[in-house]
Amino acid sequence: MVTNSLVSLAAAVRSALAKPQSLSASSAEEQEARLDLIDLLPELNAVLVGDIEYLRELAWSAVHVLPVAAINRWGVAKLVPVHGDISYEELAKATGVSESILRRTLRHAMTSRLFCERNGRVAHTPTSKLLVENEYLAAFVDLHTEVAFKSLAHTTDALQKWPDSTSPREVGYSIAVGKPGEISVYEDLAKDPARTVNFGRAMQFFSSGEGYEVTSLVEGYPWGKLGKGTVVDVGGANGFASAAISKAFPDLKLIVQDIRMVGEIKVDYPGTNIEWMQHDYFTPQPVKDADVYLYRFVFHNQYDDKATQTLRAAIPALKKGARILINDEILPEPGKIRWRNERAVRGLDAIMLACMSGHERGVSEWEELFKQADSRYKFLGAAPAPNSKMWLIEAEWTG
Ligand SMILES: C[S@@+](CC[C@H](N)C(=O)[O-])C[C@H]1O[C@@H](n2cnc3c(N)ncnc32)[C@H](O)[C@@H]1O
Repeated sequence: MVTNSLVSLAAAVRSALAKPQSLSASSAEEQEARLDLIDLLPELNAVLVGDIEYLRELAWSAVHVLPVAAINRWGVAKLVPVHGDISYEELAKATGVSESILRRTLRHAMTSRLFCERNGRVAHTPTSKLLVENEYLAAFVDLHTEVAFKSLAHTTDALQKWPDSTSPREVGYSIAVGKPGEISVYEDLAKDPARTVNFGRAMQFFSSGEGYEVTSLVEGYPWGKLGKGTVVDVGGANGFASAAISKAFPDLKLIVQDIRMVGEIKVDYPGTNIEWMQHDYFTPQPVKDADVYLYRFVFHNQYDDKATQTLRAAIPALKKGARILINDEILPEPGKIRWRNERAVRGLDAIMLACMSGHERGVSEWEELFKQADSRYKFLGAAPAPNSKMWLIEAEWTG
């Protein structure tokens, strides 16, 4: 009986995959089924391989990031013709990597749908081609392999060396780059304008992912009520969130602030009303009397001592009734949301720990943060943005 169900299950999956377009969801019911399947398949895999094999695979799963990191570091994607192929020998010459290492690395990558071999030559797959066609995705891969992957590998060492540290320098990243305790990720990235630009693009890419779209921020907050008001986008990177708000609400004035406001990070968004300003959010906020101070994906970079410092630095600028609006994720209670979503937010929480001593927060922790910062902040609440994994967390300055 079990054998029969396995045989028919395998046949059903094979036949569905033979027509991949039939797997895209069109109705709400299909979308639910799609999300159910995304959660069920890893569970099914675990059951099929058994507990021992499951744990073995889990323990060594990071090994499959290595070829991705190498491809990124060696710039392989752009060297492989988009419509054609290239020999290992030519690719080795172009990258400066030995042919044998290159072949081993790429054949490993091929098991993850990156590149394929045609008559012994290397060609793109639809997945690897994305690294050439989408510079925002390429920037995301660069950030995650050159910053997060390295930091994660050194995090248990960092936690042993600096238990309970809240410093963004005392993390896996500083050990990974050979400057233990001496440099934070942002300090390191700021040294190189190209990495600064890349970081902005990586953030923009992250916010194009399912459930992270900036449209939920645009549609989920009553921006229209602010009329010709002013919104300060603190830690706004390359301003993509402000650009989306400004396009939808052209009467608003948006001011994008970031510590790394080197020339290159500024992007020209035609038809928007955006000003740019270099500002360190730990120092007093220079833009006084704005209506909303927006912090998107900023506070999860910080431990609570730094987060309260940031909230206090805003105070000199706040008029009575001004709002602090946070657009971030919320850490759920275990098992209360879809497995894939919980895994994503807990993964992000781990990246914050590894790279910056930051963390994701639950609703009560957000409320507590405002309380700790200043009793004149009135916590207005936290609510999920529409059709999103992101939340809107708001407080009012009561003066
Ligand atoms: C995780 S990114 C979020 C970017 C953007 N708000 C988004 O939604 O993707 C955090 C941003 O804070 C900026 N940042 C870091 N330290 C800062 C500081 N001390 N003052 C101002 N901005 C800072 C970084 O440069 C980065 O652009």
